[in-house]
Amino acid sequence: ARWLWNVGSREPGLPPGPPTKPLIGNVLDFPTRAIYKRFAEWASIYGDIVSLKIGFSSVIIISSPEMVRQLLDKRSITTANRPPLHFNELVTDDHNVGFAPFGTRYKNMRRALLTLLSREACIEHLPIKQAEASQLMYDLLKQPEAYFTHVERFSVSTIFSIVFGVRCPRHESPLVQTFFRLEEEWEDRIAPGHQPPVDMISFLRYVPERWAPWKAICRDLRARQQDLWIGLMQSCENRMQREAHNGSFIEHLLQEQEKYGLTRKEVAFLGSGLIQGGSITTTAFLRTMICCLATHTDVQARAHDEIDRIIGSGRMPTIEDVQHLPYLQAIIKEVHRFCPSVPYALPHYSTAEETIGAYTIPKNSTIFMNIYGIYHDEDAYTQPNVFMPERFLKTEFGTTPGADNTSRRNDMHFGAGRRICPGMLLGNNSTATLYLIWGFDFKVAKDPQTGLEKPTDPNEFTEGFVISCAKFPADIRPRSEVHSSMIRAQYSSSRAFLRHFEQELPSEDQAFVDTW
Ligand code: HEM
Repeated sequence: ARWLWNVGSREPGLPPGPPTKPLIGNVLDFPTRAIYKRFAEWASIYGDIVSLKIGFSSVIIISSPEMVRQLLDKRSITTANRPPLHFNELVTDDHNVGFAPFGTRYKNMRRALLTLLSREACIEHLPIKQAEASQLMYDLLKQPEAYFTHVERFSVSTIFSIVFGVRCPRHESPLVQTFFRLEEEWEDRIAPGHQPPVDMISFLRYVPERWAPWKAICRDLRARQQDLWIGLMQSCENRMQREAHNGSFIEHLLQEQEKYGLTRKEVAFLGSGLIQGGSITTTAFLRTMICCLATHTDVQARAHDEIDRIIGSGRMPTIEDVQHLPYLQAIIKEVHRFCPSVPYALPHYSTAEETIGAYTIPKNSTIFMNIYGIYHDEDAYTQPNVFMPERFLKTEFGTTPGADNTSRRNDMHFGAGRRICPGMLLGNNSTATLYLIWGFDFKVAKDPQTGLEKPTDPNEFTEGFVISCAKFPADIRPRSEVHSSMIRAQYSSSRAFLRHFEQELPSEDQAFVDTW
């Protein structure tokens, strides 16, 4: 009875945290919505390292750059694992790189990723980003009210072109729709609180299928995921056979498969990991940026001023312009700080006991990096809930003068340690940001009855692993007739390049590009 009573309570040496209950520990405290906000609240009460007990296991939440350095960077070998995720095993045979255990398969996949996402490789893919951003501008010109889906199409199409060499010219493209359907079902399996807690109550994995409906759901999802990713890989193989390469990651991987020690299935699923990692995050960034610009017209006016001085309206911007636009760079940093797209990263998992100051972090602890909390710490940032790019012009990290910046980085939104986002360079959104601000005025739409802007709060964020500012009624217009005609001309001149990625386009998408 005494042993049972102690299950769920905090062992000596664990960092502080909310009071526990016998047996269940902090299970009931763990939020299922706006998790990052609760993490930030706990950090303000208990400090920059907090622990929770979930039954037998410990969860550690770290909320300062120094803790991130200590636990995820300096001890990166023992904190590079991911928590056990039975559904990753059931659906992908642990082939999803973002959730894969830190073993040989993962290490081979990661090695391939780092080569494919190197600085040089990312420069090679700039023309795809530019051409897709040209369509994004053109889409916004033609159908500004659908901005929310246009940015999503842009992000998905860019990454599909880079990874599998196939593009998606419209949001209704069968590929976009299939991908999002599968993503939704996958998130339903893995989001906290959505699935039966198989990883906490391990005997559940042995329950026969007739009493475990999730097993049939996972089997079906697994078959459809394989169809999609292996089918896309086969398109690359067919292209290679026809000698019609278009430079995609997967073509490269298939050629170098042996060097990386990857099976065909691993190659296909590596592609899926890149699409998942690279599409939703970019969409979230752009949606947040548009909302912040529309609700902060002073920021937008200053950005337009800078762009007009350096670029003007006589030519299209180029990526080389970015280095001469410090305010634009500050906007990009502030968007990441204001609403980090992956607010608590992906959980890490410790494979050995570690000591941090007076605290002991047990082996097999789940570790969350509280990115949102770090970026919204009132001791470091003046008015952290206000969108204020100027802060990055005043100090390197945008922090209040005198704040402790010893271990701070401007790229904490990409995570830390050995699992840090491998797409950091590719996920640099300066091309699309520059094009959009150069070409458009973003405003909140007015209510035709009252003539006043419809209520929009940039601090209202969407829910999920990946977050952004919520959808708002936008009024998006080209900045002038000159800008409009340049956008049209730019889209029409990028069509020849985009065709390289339209070799397998279904007929309905082909009809769209012919008439759009
Ligand atoms: C705004 C852009 C992006 C943000 C904010 C972002 C953020 C993150 C974060 C926070 C993680 C978890 C890191 C950790 O566990 O410590 C992550 C992982 C990952 N990201 Fe990104 N990401 C972005 C773009 C991309 C792009 C463009 C790609 C692919 C081309 C990508 C691929 C991945 C992959 C594969 C992982 C899993 C890494 C692993 O477990 O080893 N991400 N990302």
